[in-house]
Amino acid sequence: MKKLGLVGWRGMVGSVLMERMQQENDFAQFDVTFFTTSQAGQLGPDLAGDAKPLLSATDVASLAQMDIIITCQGGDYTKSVYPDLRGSGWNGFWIDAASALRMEDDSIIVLDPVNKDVITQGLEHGVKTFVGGNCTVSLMLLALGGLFEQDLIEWVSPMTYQAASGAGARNMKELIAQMGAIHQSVAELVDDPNSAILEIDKIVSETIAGDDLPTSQFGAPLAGSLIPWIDVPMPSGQSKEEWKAQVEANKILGTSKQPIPVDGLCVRIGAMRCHSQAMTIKLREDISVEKIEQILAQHNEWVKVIPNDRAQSVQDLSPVNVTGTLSIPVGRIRKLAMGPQYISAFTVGDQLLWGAAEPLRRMLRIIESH
Ligand SMILES: NC(=O)C1=CN([C@@H]2O[C@H](COP(=O)(O)OP(=O)(O)OC[C@H]3O[C@@H](n4cnc5c(N)ncnc54)[C@H](OP(=O)(O)O)[C@@H]3O)[C@@H](O)[C@H]2O)C=CC1
Ligand SMILES: N[C@@H](CC(=O)OP(=O)(O)O)C(=O)O
Repeated sequence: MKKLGLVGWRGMVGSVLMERMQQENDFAQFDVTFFTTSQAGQLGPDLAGDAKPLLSATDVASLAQMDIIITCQGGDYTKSVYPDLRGSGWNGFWIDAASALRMEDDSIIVLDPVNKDVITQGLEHGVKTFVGGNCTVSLMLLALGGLFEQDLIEWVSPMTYQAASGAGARNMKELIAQMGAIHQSVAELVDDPNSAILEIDKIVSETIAGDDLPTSQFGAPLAGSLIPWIDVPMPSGQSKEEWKAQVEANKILGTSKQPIPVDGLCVRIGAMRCHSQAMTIKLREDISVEKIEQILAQHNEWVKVIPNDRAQSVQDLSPVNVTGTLSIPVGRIRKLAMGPQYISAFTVGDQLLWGAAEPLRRMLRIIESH
């Protein structure tokens, strides 16, 4: 049985990973040790009546005992520990949720329904570092996997609607607090059937713009509003989140030498944990919508093509119905006025499941069975 070390297991991404590993009985396949950056010596999770003390996640000697380490602790942790661990001669498998090592030459970005061949070749060539992709990138590739696989996409412009969870647990709480503050400011007027909507709107606008609205995490109001910038600026004028789309998608697809352009704007909205994306796609040839839907539906078992119908779109392409599931609905597929090779598509995905934890969990199983 391989020795597996888990770091970052009690954070938001880590907790979703733990939940999925329990559902899929993954823990039974490994000899598991839990690490922590802040609670060394305290008892770890009790998986089967065998809770053991947590080891320090910064102790390279303890980490080096593991065959596989999976971390959801974040990029700063990776940057502080990984070089020393590899420097010590450790040649185990490192599986990481953070972006720090994604674009390194000796790492592979994992999304096995899309790049199982790249992963398998990597394992055969001795690659030992596997990193989960950016959430929007992974969710887009699962939705459009069929078209990418058949090299039918000339370029794609994803315009995103990203949930609060992508910014972290504290941000999710801040969004809820903002919603609460807004409601509180007009609760009585909302309940009064005779109240004037413009009066309500005025108070709500003042509350959203006011100094008392909690904004310490996002730095701006999100409830009743949106934030058209995610992550730091890049010299290209893109935000870093936007920059990741093309470089990561092409690395996953193995097309970095002749990259497919993937570029659009990333926007934070007041959803909880599902990212949505509206995509404009230029196809390499004129293909019927029916054929496109067929190609998409056949690619993987999680993608679900939703007909371009009002009621079904409202029902199935909604974060409300996707949250907490591995389903990747894609719909609103139609030809655009720009010409027969231009189509639209809209997709939704849980950014903590397929967007973060699930590719890592599956990578663990691939290593175990290799
Ligand atoms: N959020 C996201 O959508 C995505 C995040 N990622 C990556 O994963 C990393 C971790 O993200 P995320 O899970 O959101 O981070 P969290 O802030 O939820 O957790 C990170 C760590 O904080 C420590 N911690 C301190 N106090 C608490 C507490 N009260 N409850 C739980 N944990 C606590 C834990 O470490 P310890 O036990 O050692 O104290 C935990 O592992 C990110 O930095 C990013 O690199 C990747 C894809 C998506
Ligand atoms: N940046 C993403 C979440 C995330 O953690 O992305 P990455 O894994 O690329 O750092 C968001 O805000 O929605």
